[in-house]
Amino acid sequence: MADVESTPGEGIHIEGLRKRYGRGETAVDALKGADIAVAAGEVVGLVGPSGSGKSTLLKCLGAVTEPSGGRMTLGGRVIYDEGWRIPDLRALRRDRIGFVFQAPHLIPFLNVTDNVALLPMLAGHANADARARARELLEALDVGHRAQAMPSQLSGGEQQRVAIARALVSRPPVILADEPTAPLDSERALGVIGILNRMAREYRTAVIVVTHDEKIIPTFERIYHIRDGRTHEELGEGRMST
Ligand SMILES: Nc1ncnc2c1ncn2[C@@H]1O[C@H](COP(=O)(O)OP(=O)(O)OP(=O)(O)O)[C@@H](O)[C@H]1O
Repeated sequence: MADVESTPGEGIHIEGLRKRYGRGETAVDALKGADIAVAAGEVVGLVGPSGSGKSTLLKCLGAVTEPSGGRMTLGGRVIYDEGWRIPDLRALRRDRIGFVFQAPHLIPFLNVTDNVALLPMLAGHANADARARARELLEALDVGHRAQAMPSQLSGGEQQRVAIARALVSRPPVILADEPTAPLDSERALGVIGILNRMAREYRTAVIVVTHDEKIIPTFERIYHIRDGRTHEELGEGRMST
C-alpha cells in the first residue's frame, strides 16, 4: 500500500544476515550469518534456545533493528544490502510487514472493525475502503459477526483472529508471528496455526512463526533452527491439516 512499492507475493529472503551490538571488546555478535527463504504462501517455524539470536533476527526481519551486514529482500524488493538500506523503514513496517504477537494487543476503545482498519486509515486510505477491507478479512476469519463488538466482548481465540486480520489488512508479503500460540490450549493453538496456513495460501503471504510451543512444532513442513547466531534448516514433520 501507500509509500513502499513492491511486487506482491514473492516472499522474504535473507542471506548472510549479521548483527553486532556494541563495539570493541564488549561487542556481541548476535547474528553471524542467518539465511532464510520463505516463499509466498508458505509457513515456516523458527526455533532456538535462549540467547541464540531469535529476537534479534525477528527485529531485523521486521525492520525494527538494522542488521550490520547481509542482504534481505521482501516481496521482490531489496530492503538491506551490505550496509545499504531502503530509506523509509517506517513505511515498510507499516505497509509491508504484518505482526502477530502472543497477546492480541487490540485497542480497547475501538471496535473490532476499526482495530483492523486503523493502520490503513492512518496510512491515508479512505476510511470506508479500509473498513470494507477489514470486514472482508473478519468474514474470512469467521469473526465477521463480531465486527461491531468491542475487544473486551470477544473470547481469547476471537481476539487472536482479529489480530491476524489486522496483520493481513495491508496485504503484506510477510507476517512475523512471535509465539502466537503460547497461552492457548492444544486445540486453539492448532486452530491459530491452521488459520495462518489458510491465510498464507489465500493471500500469498510468507509467514514466519517464532515459537517454543511443542504443540505446534510438528505442524511445520520446514523449520529454521537458530544456534549461536546461525540458522540451520530442517524438514519438519509437517502434519498440518487445515
Ligand atoms: N541490545 C543489545 N545489546 C547487546 N547485546 C544484546 C542486545 N540484545 C541482545 N543481545 C545479545 O545478543 C544475543 C542474542 O540475543 P537475542 O535476544 O536475539 O536472543 P533470543 O534467542 O531471542 O533469546 P531469548 O529466547 O532468551 O529471548 C544474546 O547474547 C544477547 O545477550
